[in-house]
Amino acid sequence: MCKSPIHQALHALPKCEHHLHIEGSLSPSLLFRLAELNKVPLPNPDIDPSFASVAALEERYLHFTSLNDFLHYYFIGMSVLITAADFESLAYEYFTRAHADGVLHAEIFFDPQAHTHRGIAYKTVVEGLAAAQNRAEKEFGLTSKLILCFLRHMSEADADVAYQEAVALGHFSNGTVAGIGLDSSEVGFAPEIFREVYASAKAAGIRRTAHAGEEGDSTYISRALDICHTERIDHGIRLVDDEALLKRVAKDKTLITMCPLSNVRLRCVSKVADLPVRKFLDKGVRFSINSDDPAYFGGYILDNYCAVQEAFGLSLGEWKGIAEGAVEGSWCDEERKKALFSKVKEWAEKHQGVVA
Ligand code: HPA
Ligand SMILES: [Zn+2]
Repeated sequence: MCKSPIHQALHALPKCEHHLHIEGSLSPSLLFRLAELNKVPLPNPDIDPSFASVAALEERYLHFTSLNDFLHYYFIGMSVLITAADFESLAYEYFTRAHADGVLHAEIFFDPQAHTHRGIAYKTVVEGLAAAQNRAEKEFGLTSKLILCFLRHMSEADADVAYQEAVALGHFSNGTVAGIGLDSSEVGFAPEIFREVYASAKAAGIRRTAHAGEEGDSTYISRALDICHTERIDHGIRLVDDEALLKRVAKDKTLITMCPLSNVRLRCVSKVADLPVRKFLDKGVRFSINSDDPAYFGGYILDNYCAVQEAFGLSLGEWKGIAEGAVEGSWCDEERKKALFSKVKEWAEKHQGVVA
């Protein structure tokens, strides 16, 4: 992959990443290292042989059967993260890799409830992530935002505890956390369960997104938009099943944050070519391409861009449009957006003629 001129151009394309779970960037090797360092017991390999070695775990990650099958490993994996330094190392590793893949701006999810419920303070998590964000901006010029995700398999009251903690620390008002999201098991956990916390966030001018239409049907998308008033939809691939909703999302320029390799690994589609990339382009749906949980799904953001190119053979103009849509749908300020737009323009001028 990534040998042809278009693939080289994709490497250089200025990227914004909007759908990245920082806990999903924990590689099996770092997982085992931190488990040893922090003396966190992993499952007994006699019971689950995936935990016999780094290689065995990597192998297991090739065979997820569903979102829930993946989440089982995802929650075990993050149990090795204990100190602020662990969260800093994790996020700094991600930013370093993202920078190498051409990411200029990243908006990353974190799951506070998954940490506070095992005795790790919310403040510890955010302290580590913020330290990595500062380093990435200083060293790479990579700007970033945090999105606090609620676990939908837990109650609304529990989500509210996490939300109120961030509010009490002034994390939304001082910009430490830019917005809220909703992740974990989708089917059976409707967006409207969280309507009140989303309403509070809306009233306070806090940005809002939610996973919807990944494994769940298109009504998860309409309910996230109508009841939780989300400004974005994460995954959103089931939008193709409701033509009227698709038209509305296109008209409203709602950003869909697609994750191609994730959708294949979690068997939401059988191959990248089955994703609605061509349909979204033709119908004017704004979308970005992202890595979701790169350590679990076999690829970082550039791998996802290349997989889309392999499957759809997009033109330079189409990639420019995708990159501009990604900037437009970002939650950074206008000045940063202006700088990102001009980087995309420079990229298109430089690669004109190199590729169609
Ligand atoms: O793809 C995902 N879907 C839902 N929850 C998640 N948590 C991490 N990744 C995901
Ligand atoms: Zn996700």
